[in-house]
Amino acid sequence: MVTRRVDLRSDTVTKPTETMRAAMAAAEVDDDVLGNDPTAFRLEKEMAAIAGKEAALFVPSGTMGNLISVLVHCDIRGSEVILGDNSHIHIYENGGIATIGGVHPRPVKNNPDGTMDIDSIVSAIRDPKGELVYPTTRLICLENTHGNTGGRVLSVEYTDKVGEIAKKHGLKLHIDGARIFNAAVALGVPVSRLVQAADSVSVCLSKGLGAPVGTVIVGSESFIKKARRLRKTLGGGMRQVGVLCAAAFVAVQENVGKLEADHKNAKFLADGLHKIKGLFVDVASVETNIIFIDIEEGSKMTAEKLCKNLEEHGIVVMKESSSRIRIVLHHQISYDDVKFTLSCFQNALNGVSVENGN
Ligand SMILES: Cc1ncc(COP(=O)(O)O)c(C=O)c1O
Ligand SMILES: C[C@@H](O)[C@H](N)C(=O)O
Repeated sequence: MVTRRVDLRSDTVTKPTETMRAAMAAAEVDDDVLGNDPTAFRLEKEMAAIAGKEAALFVPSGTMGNLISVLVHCDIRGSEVILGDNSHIHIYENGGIATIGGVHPRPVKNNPDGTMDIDSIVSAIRDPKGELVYPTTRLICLENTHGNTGGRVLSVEYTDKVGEIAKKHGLKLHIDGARIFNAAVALGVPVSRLVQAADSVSVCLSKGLGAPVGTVIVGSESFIKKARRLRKTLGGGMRQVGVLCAAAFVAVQENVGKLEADHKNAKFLADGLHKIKGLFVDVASVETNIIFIDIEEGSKMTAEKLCKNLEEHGIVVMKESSSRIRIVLHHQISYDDVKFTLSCFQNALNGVSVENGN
């Protein structure tokens, strides 16, 4: 019988802390559509300052944050956005930029480190001479950290370089910064420096920072004004949203400092898993809180079966493919949980059940 549960599916699974719940209960609120909910205003002001941008806007999800940002930048019919072929916007957001926004995606190959080759980005920019037949490139999107390559960190230098290209070609730069705080902590730089070249950033507070709900878009005053209107169009205008913003504010205050521990736990766990016969982990590529674990070729074990066996031991992970599983660390996973997880893996891999194993 499972007596302990360690949820490693994602950093989106965290539960609000007691401090967050208390802040939610005590939140000063008002109608954020008719005016400004005071707590939303306070959070937006704080996030704009952290990101070094003029303004900010609270939205319900990272998906809506990216969708609004792309649609504001690409508000003319026939617009095209250059983005990673392995990016969240391209893979996990139901093609919203096209189906809702009519924006044409121009995918460029993501490298294993989450970047796109600079030359490939430049080659993907449409030649204005071909405007009769081509879509018009208006935006470049980066993702930092990059989820589908294992939480890889894009450097300040790379981001600045892409920003220079965008500026040179009259384009805008958006960063899907769902885990931008993880990237900043891993690099040891302020978020404001890391996103300096970006015209907009979508920052999830509901991932590693542990807020129950919410993302904040940051950018110029004029960008945020357009984003606010589009948020209403998409049904994202919320009334007494301060209840949610209060928890998000606590998350920013209390949990940024815990991200480094998540990264250390990830590294320790990755190293331990790599030592287990039958598993492969590219430990060097574990830069933040995400680990991909590959089942060695020829093994009779499948990712599906391993996930099931692990769950019988109380360890919950996400299947990435038939031979790959994903683990994501967050502030509610302790070092002791990590050691417990490691202790369960060998038995789960060997198919030893909890009853027999204990
Ligand atoms: C890189 C990245 N961007 C955007 C999102 C979307 O955030 P949400 O789930 O809040 O829509 C996620 C995950 O959920 C993500 O991992
Ligand atoms: C799967 C994806 O949508 C989610 N952002 C996660 O990383 O868990």
